[in-house]
Amino acid sequence: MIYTVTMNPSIDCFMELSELVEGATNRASEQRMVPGGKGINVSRVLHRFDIGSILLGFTAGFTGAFLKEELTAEGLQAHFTDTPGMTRINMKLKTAKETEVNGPSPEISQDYVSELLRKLELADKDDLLVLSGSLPPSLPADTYRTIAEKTPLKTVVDTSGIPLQKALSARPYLIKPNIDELTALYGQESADTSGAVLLARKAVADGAKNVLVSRGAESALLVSADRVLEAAVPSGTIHSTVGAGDSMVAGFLAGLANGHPPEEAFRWSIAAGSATAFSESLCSKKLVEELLPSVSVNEYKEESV
Ligand SMILES: Nc1ncnc2c1ncn2[C@@H]1O[C@H](COP(=O)(O)OP(=O)(O)OP(=O)(O)O)[C@@H](O)[C@H]1O
Ligand SMILES: O=P(O)(O)OC[C@@]1(O)O[C@H](CO)[C@@H](O)[C@@H]1O
Repeated sequence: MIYTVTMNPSIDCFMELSELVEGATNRASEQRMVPGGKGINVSRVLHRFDIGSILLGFTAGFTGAFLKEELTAEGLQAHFTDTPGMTRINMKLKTAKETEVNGPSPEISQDYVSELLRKLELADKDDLLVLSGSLPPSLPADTYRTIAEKTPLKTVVDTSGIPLQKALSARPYLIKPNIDELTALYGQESADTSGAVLLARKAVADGAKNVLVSRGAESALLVSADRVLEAAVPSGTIHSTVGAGDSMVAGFLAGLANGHPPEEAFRWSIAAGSATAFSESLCSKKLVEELLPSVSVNEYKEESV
């Protein structure tokens, strides 16, 4: 079983408008509200691949109730813990560009993390744990590390900044930084492909078993102690990149769950990320399957590192 943890979920409110004028009343032509938060997106994509997961994390208020209702109606196992406050609303504004305004998290006390750990005691040692998204600011920055260390489960961590840096020492099976998150982790402004490989290798040296680096339309890398793989990303028309990174995590896990080796799971990951970027919402299995043949993975040339 796969457990996804979304400590700071959201309702994602997508609005389309011709332009966004600061300081004016802007009117949207389209509006759509969907469950959001990185772990939730991973579970929703896994479900499209017919892979079950248990969704953990914290929900609050009527927005939290909406989230649980929607996810349950979709056939997902939403086992969230209710907390005081209100699950946030994240605005996703689509003009010619994508602008996001993510709401603040409710205050979550340490007691709720203890309750989450109790729920994880029911997991089997062969289960997989996905810890995704921002941490509520009321929790310590090492919360993911603490959770990863307290469970015997293979762990995937998809977060950024200090929570990511701290999680490395818990030796996660996989981390999935985008290029900005990876460079920020090591205090750099930017990195080209060889720079990204160097930084991903540092993350491996610091504890990650596999580092899946997304670089938007440019390429993606899968770096582990013994090899570096590079994949070209399919080209297509972008509708919304919200959840593209989460779809990569889900695609990778779906590939593994279907018995494929990591290099093939990497292809699934790119196909799922791009399928989401080319869709209005999260990817369909059909589009992922259509894109798969166009994703090629190669060993990264060592001499150019
Ligand atoms: N312009 C693009 N063309 C094709 N695929 C894309 C494009 N942008 C993103 N993708 C797909 O989405 C994946 C994730 O993209 P990105 O590097 O932006 O990750 P991210 O920042 O984690 O995403 P998110 O927006 O979910 O936070 C890429 O590896 C690729 O498969
Ligand atoms: O604020 P966080 O936790 O970093 O990111 C939350 C979020 O932007 O990430 C998902 C896409 O990856 C969205 O569904 C959600 O709104």
